[in-house]
Amino acid sequence: MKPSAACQTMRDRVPLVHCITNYVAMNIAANATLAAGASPAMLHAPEEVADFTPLAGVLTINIGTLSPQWVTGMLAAAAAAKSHGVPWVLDPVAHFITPYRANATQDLLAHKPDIIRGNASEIIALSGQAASGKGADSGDDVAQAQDVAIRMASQRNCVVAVTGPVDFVTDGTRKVTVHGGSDLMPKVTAMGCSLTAVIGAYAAVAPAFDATVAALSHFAVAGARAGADCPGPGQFQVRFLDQLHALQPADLDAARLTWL
Ligand SMILES: Nc1ncnc2c1ncn2[C@@H]1O[C@H](COP(=O)(O)OP(=O)(O)OP(=O)(O)O)[C@@H](O)[C@H]1O
Ligand SMILES: Cc1ncsc1CCO
Ligand SMILES: [Mg+2]
Repeated sequence: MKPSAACQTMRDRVPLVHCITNYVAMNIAANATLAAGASPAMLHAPEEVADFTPLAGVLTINIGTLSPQWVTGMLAAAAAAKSHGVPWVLDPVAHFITPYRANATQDLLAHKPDIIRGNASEIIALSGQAASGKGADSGDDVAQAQDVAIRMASQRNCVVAVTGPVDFVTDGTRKVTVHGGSDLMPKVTAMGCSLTAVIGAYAAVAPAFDATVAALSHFAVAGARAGADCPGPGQFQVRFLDQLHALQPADLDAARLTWL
């Protein structure tokens, strides 16, 4: 499915996206998901997630600000997604910086996410290799993570997206880079977390690989437009939301994709 068709379908259906994300991103990612064209719901209580996830079109889990209650909720939601055929997306924010995060990530991976999205350091570290990320920020190049991503996608039978100045998406067989965006994007917090929620919005209506490429294209085109003549991160955040919303489905095909 072409990115434009995925976008049209997503906007026609306005899928319900169950997001479990971090305190930093909760508002930002909800607004990005709404602007892109879907309907986010941010809930994480262990007491209710298993009842809610099956009602959603997709589940996204981001481990940015963990605590035991949240981990319990995440695991219950991932299990519910799996048993009800709801696709789910994992964003393993800085999973390698403490043993607590690393263990939570391994427990989540056991529930077999359909899509894993991270920056280069996060994807490299998932394979057990040393990564030079600083907290939530990447210290590695996307190109260095490509081989790891391809192997991971094959072994885990999922789609892996590595994001940065140029993004890379693979399902182990297909490989594509997505160009675009703005160098102001890493200067605004939770852009990656927001992207994970928007990948979810697309994955509710399209196959995982096509959905991921479409969501990355949506961010690449909206980011480039928002970044043009933009004075700084503050204006960028507002302009980016407007561009996520203003962009028309056919505009997504303007993202430069390079098939490898
Ligand atoms: N230098 C850059 N130029 C263009 N686009 C960029 C650049 N850096 C990041 N992006 C874009 O920003 C978005 C978020 O990707 P990034 O890899 O920065 O996520 P992240 O590190 O997980 O972010 P966070 O954890 O802060 O939410 C993606 O759409 C990516 O393409
Ligand atoms: C800054 C930050 N710290 C934990 S989560 C988060 C949002 C970006 O990943
Ligand atoms: Mg991140």
